[in-house]
Amino acid sequence: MAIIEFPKEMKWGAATAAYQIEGAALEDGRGLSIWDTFSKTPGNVLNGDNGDVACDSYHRYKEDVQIMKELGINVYRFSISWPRIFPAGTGEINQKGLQYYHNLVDELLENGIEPMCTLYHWDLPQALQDQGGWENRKTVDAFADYAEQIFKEFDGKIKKWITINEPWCVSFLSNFIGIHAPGFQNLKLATDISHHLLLAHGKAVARFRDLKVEGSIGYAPNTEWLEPFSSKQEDIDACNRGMGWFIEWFFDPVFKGQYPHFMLEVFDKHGAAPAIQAGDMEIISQKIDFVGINYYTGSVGRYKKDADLFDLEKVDIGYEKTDFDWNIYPEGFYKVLLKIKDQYGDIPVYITENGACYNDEVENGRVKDQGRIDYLKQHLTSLKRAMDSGVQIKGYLAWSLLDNFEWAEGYHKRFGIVHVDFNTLKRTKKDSYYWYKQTVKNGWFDM
Ligand SMILES: OC[C@@H]1[C@@H](O)[C@H](O)[C@@H](O)c2[nH]c(CCc3ccccc3)c[n+]21
Repeated sequence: MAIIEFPKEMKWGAATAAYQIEGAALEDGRGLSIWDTFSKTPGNVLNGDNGDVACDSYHRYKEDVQIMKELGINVYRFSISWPRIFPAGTGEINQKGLQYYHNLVDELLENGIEPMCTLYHWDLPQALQDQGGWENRKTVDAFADYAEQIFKEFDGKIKKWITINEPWCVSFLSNFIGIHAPGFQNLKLATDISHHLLLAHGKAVARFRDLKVEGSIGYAPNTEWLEPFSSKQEDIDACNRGMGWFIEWFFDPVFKGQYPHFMLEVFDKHGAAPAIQAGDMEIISQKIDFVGINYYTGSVGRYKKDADLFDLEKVDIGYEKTDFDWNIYPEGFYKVLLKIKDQYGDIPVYITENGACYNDEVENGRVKDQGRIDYLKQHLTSLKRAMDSGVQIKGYLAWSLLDNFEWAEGYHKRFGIVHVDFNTLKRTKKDSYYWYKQTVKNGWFDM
C-alpha cells in the first residue's frame, strides 16, 4: 500500500493526565479533587474504580520516562494536579507536590524529552467545588493564581503549556450530560461554566504574557466530526449545529472574540445563554501560540425534531467500532482539521490526543493490539492528508502512553500503547508501542 511520510521537524509524543496515572491520591499533602469525591460516590464509575493508585506513576515516573526514551518520542504531555500544589485550591502551597513535578520534568529533560504541561485536566480541588466550583467566578481567579505559581516555578524548564483540557467535557459532559465529575445536569450551569473556563484560559494566558514566560501557550479543545446522513439541507444544518457545540462554541470566543450566534440561539431557547461581563471577551480572545486538537471519532447525523438540543440524531450506519463502541472514522479527522483551518486561519496545531480503546490483555508476555495499530495508521494517514492540504501540524501525541483510569469507565477501557496490570502495576509494551516506535524513528510508515 502507500508510504505515508512526515516532515523531519514534526514532534512525536504521547499524552497522559495526572488523575488518570499518578495514584498517591492521599500522599505527600495532596488535597482531594472532585474526581476523588466523584469516583468514590457509588454508581459513578464502572466497578467502583478510583484514582487512589492508578498506574502509580507518582512513584514509577522514572520507569515511565525510560519507556518513553526507548519509544524515541521527543515530547511528553502530562498534567499537573492542582490539588497536589494547592491542597485547598488557593493559599498554602504543598512543596512536596511541586517537588514531584520538578523530579518528573528534570527526568524528562535529562532524557531528551520535552515536557508539554496541561494545567487543568479535570481534577478541580474539592475545596473549590465546595465553594461553587467553576460556576463561581472566584474559581477563575484561583485558576489564574495557580497558573501563575506554576509558570514562575517552571519557567525555562517547561516551554509548551496548555491551559485547559477539553472545556466542553468540563462544562457540558460534566454539568449537563452529567457522566463526569461533579455530575450535574443543568444546561444553564454548563453554559456559565463553559464561559468561566474560557475566561480562566484567557486569564492564565494574560499572566503568562505578563510574566514573560519562555515558550508557547494554547488550549486543547475536543473535536468530533458529524457527517450529514444525506445532502438534504436539514441534515447538513443539524450536523453543523451539533459540531457547533464542540467547535464554534469553544473556538469563536478565542479566535473571534464572540460566541457564535447560532449557538447562542440554541442555548437562549432553553434560557441558558451564559452570563458574560464587560471585558470578558477581550480576555478570552487574546492571541495564543497554538491550539491542541483532540480527535477520536466521528458519526453520521441527521435532522430529527427535538431529538436533542440540536434537533440532531446520530445514525449508526455500520462503521467499525473500537472497544469503547466509538466509530472508527479517520475521514472525520481530516475534515475537522480543514474546517478549523478554514474557519480560524493558519494556526499552529498540535494533535494533543488521538488514540483508540482496545482492551487486549497480555498473552505470553505480548499484547497483540492490531486494532490499535490499524487505527493509528488510518488516523495518521488522515493527518498527512490535512498537512498536504496546508494545515500547520507541529506535532502528534498519541493517547495514551499507558493504560490508565478512563474516568467513568474506570480501568476497564484501555487506551495505552503500554499495557498496565492494575494488580501488579507491571508495564508491558504492546505491539502498537513497537509499531509507533518504528514510525517515530523513520518518520514514515507503510499504510
Ligand atoms: O477517553 C479517552 C480520553 C481521556 O482518557 C482523556 O483524559 C480525555 O482528554 C479525552 N477526551 C476524549 C474525547 C472527548 C470525550 C471524553 C470522554 C468521554 C467521551 C468523549 C477522549 N479522551
